[in-house]
Amino acid sequence: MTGVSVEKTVTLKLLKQKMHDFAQERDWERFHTPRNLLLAMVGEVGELSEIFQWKGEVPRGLGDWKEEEKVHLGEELSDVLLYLVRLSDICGVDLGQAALRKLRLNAVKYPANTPSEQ
Ligand SMILES: Nc1ccn([C@H]2C[C@H](O)[C@@H](COP(=O)(O)OP(=O)(O)OP(=O)(O)O)O2)c(=O)n1
Repeated sequence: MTGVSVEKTVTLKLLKQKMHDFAQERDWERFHTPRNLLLAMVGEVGELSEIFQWKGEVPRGLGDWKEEEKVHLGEELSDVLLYLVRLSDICGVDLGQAALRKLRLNAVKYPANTPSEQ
């Protein structure tokens, strides 16, 4: 079921299953091709960027944002995540394992005891 029920624990596996079900229930699997999903995700990244556009730097935690602005931000972040999860699934990539592997590679490339270049 892909409805609005509140899940106690949210995992990549759960999101993957819900996106699969969402597409299947609407016969939209034929639209969920790798290229279409990539373009849809980039479009959502654009919508996410619009939220921050022209604001200048914003404080961590967004303390001075209205609640509705934070809700909107959550929606656009979710759209990006959901398309990313679906794209990974359609491409046969285990996103969770790939991300853990990348974190390990990052740690080797940027050891914690060396000064950051940032
Ligand atoms: N073919 C589609 C269309 C939508 N979605 C899902 C994934 C996204 O989470 C959300 C995107 O829906 P919209 O394209 O309606 O985009 P927005 O929700 O951002 O609406 P709008 O662009 O009007 O702000 O719906 C999907 O899986 N497959």
